[in-house]
Amino acid sequence: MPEALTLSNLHVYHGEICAVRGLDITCAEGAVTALLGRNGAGKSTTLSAIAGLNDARQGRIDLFGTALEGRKPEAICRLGVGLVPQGRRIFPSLTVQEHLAIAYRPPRHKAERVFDIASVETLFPRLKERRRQLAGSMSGGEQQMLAIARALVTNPRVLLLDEPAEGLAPQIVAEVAESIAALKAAGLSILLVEHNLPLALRLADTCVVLSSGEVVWRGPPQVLADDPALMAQHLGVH
Ligand SMILES: Nc1ncnc2c1ncn2[C@@H]1O[C@H](COP(=O)(O)OP(=O)(O)OP(=O)(O)O)[C@@H](O)[C@H]1O
Repeated sequence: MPEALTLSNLHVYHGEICAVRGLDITCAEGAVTALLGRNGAGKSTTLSAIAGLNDARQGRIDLFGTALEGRKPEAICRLGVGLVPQGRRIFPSLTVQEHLAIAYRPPRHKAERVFDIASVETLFPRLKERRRQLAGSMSGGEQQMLAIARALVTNPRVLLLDEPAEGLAPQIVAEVAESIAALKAAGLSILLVEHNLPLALRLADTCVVLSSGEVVWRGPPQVLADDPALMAQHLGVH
């Protein structure tokens, strides 16, 4: 499979703190790559750097061969990176429809699939029912669906998902997981950060485990799931 996203020797700092040190990660086109690790391992910092919200101090970020590092977040979004941030970051006083209309961008690349308001409403029927509802009055699960839909209507070539299951009831986690599986089946390239390991292992084609800003393991989800010592050491699972 061709490479959708490549991080090469990526270093990212918060002030003087080096949060990501020398990452080399490749995300294959059409695959789900799960970025795993304990709290503070550097997962969100990595996604923020790809989206241009944190500057890469050193290294390269390539989207289908186009260098992203040093570009502004809007430019990175236009080039085809969609971020679903941790905590959703929806606007409470805007309706569902307003979120989607503001975010919508037709694809600028030759797209196999086009996400518009109608297609994300098909993916998330609850959003269709709540078109005119203020986002602040929706449940956490509905807000998460909106955050994913908002990123999708920018027609990304790579979708970055930062803890999409965080704080959601099991039934809603199952619905969100189904939607992510549908996006994967549609061929979207996804980089997924998720603490819910059963979910991440089920969706992922490949896993990358971070510790203190460095890659400590990479490989297929089944190999990780079958290695309790590895899970305990780097993911705190016993
Ligand atoms: N805005 C910030 N200012 C200073 N340090 C930060 C900031 N954001 C993150 N850090 C530090 O950078 C390191 C990596 O944090 P990051 O949020 O990327 O980890 P994470 O793996 O996403 O953790 P979590 O699973 O808890 O979300 C941590 O040591 C964290 O304290």
